[in-house]
Amino acid sequence: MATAGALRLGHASFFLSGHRRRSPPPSFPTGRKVPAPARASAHLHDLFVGVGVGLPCTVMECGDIIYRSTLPRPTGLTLTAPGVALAVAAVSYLWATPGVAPGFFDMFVLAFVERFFRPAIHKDDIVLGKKLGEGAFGVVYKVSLANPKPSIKEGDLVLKKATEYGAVEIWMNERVRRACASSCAYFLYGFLENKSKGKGGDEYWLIWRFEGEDTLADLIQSKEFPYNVEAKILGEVQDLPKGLQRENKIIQTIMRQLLFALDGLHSTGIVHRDIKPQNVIFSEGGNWARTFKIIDLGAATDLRVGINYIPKEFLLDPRYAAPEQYIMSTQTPSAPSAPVATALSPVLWQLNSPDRFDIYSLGLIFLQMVFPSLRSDNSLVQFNRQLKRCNYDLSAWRNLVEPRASPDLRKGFELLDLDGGIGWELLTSMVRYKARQRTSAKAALAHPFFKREGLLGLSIMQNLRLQQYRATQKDYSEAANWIIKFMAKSGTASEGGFTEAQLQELREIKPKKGGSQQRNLLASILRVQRKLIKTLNESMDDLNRRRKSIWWSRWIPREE
Ligand SMILES: Nc1ncnc2c1ncn2[C@@H]1O[C@H](COP(=O)(O)OP(=O)(O)OP(=O)(O)O)[C@@H](O)[C@H]1O
Repeated sequence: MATAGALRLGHASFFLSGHRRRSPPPSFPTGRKVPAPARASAHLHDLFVGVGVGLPCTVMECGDIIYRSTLPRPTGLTLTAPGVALAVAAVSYLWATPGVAPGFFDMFVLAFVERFFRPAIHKDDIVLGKKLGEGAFGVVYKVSLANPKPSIKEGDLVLKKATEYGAVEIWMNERVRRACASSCAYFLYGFLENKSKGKGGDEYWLIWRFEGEDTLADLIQSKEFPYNVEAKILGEVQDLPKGLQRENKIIQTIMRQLLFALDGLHSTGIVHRDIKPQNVIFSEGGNWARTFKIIDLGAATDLRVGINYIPKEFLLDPRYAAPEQYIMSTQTPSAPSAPVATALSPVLWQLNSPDRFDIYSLGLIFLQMVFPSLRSDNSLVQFNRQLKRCNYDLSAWRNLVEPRASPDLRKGFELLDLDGGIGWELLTSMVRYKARQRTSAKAALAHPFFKREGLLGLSIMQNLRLQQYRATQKDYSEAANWIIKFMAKSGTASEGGFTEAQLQELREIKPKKGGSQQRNLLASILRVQRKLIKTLNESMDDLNRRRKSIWWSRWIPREE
């Protein structure tokens, strides 16, 4: 007992020692000299209290504890306005897309736990069926399990034997399954099959649930499109005569499903980079899951940790690729190491808007759904050339082709012009030259194109939402450029401001003594901005110089 008590006292003394000088024993008030006999008795007292610990109280400073009731009460956590602001800013940063905090949780908790519980599939479990496709980097088969496993829902499966990028694809699929399973085909398992020497390199085996027979590419090539999709996605054939309204509703539903799937991927920091009708599959699975899903994550990049940042750029499908080709600025050419990429990911995401690459591709799919004459490869390639000549301005393209449009093309424009042209507005906000000016998947989902109630045009609320949408879609970097240009243009002796040459000088030099306040302020801002970008780029380059291993592929199970 004595020991426990003394230990407790000892522990408390550690915390309270900060108050020692301010709070002497009450019998010896502050300022008064303590007489020698009293000091001796105090020592004796300390020694008595210290019994059981082995050290006298002169060492333990037990006096503090004994008289702790006289100390000011600890106030605990004190809330201050700057403290709260800092905490809010930190939390917002950690949760901003692509999500540093959820990323840590996913990687160190969810992924870890999942590894123990996911049902393993072995090579011998698989019975090969018909070949579904063969790309440059793998072969895809419909397969089944030799012995059904209770943990795996019955039904056909899909197996991809991937030679290259298989590891990346396993990583992406596992991330997607944990973060937004409904966006993509359901991934079951992936492993590395170590082939014996002489039989070629390693092969990654990836297994998904078989979602269905039809890709969007198959469906839009049919003359019946979009009616061939109607019953699949709406559950029944609409009670409407064939025509624009009915087609519009079907296309709206497909677009909503695809935007929803993309929003899921983007919210977790994954950019697909190969969105095209061939990589969209209609999932027949169950009544609740009859929806379009995304497949083929081999070219995807995980910007939370910087995986697959550049490798497949050269493989992007030119028919659907956005004009920027690179999803990240070429000033940040390759991904930093995982911890740095994770820490910087919200900044890089905001600076580069990498998700808008997929939005452009989806915009082209939207175009193909609306204009039957753009559904063939050749016509799409030709459209891309025309659009490039129009500086990627869809309105300019429309002005170019509309006067001599075929009935097919005219019908497409009519469909987009329904309800005050909200379809056209959504399309033009997706297909734009500058990534930053394109809408995000989330913003597009809130577009009134998807919220029509009946066919009587927009309600007041929908109109308000449209105004709000337009306001949020403005590219405010343009405003900043405008101010700088304005300052440059107004730089005459009579009007003040800066000339272009002066601005250039400000970008390069430091604020100087005797310079005008306006000049020095701007020079400082530009300097901070320069420093920030330089530090960011340098830290990345520095980390990249060290050879990066594909650390994350270590967790992929091996089948010898
Ligand atoms: N989960 C799935 N359910 C049903 N079919 C699928 C599934 N995954 C893939 N497929 C079919 O397999 C085909 C090839 O798949 P995928 O695009 O992933 O392979 P790939 O080797 O990357 O092909 P490519 O290089 O041509 O893009 C798809 O077009 C689709 O028909």
